[in-house]
Amino acid sequence: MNIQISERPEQLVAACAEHLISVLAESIEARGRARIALAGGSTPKSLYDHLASPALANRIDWGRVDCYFGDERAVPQGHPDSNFGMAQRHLFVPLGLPRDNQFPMISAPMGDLDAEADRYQALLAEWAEPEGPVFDLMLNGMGTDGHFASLFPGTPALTERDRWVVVNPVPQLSTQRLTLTFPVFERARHVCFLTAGADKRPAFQAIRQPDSDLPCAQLVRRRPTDWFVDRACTDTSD
Ligand SMILES: O=C1O[C@H](COP(=O)(O)O)[C@@H](O)[C@H](O)[C@H]1O
Repeated sequence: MNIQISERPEQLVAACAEHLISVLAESIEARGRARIALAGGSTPKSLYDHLASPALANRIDWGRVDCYFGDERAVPQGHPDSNFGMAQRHLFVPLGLPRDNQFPMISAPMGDLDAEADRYQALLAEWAEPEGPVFDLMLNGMGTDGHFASLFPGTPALTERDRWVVVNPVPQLSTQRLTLTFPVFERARHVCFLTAGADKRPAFQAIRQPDSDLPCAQLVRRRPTDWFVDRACTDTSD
């Protein structure tokens, strides 16, 4: 677990953006294209705004970046809660990212959730290795309950080993979500987390305990992860 602590929100976003640009540039250099799985929620908005700003937008050839999603809410693309909708407003439209480079989990119009999961699984299978898809970078947030993507504590998707995309019932939110599964996060070339705020501090402490079974803790024990966190999220011993 590689942790980079920033004192101020702008520094946090800048540090994560530099990491993302460097990983994507390296992937384009090595393989001609890069594949990223984006996160939703509130935290990445300012990261997306920063990446699309005139100062950074031309640092990489976004025409060679394919943007997928790590999870999605069970809402149409135009809904305010849609992870795709947020990325579209804050990253894709400002960058002028070609539609062919955008891979939303929910189609327009929205289909049945199981069918959407099957469609996304098939989309990944178009370029996956036999053992599964290998993303160059998977960007995540961490919820106050230690979830990432839509892998929430105690939910069935946590133990999924066969499928790469599932519909995950989330009883604590009285909803269902689409999410990529652990095998995909385990195989990615790079996995990073952008986490900010004092409300995330208890979870950030908890996931570093050796006996924690929170979803983020499970991933951290299985593979290297890069964490971009602010001072408010860390404790004084960090
Ligand atoms: O529900 C979600 O939450 C996580 C964490 O979001 P944050 O705004 O608290 O950082 C996010 O990564 C995920 O994509 C989203 O659907």
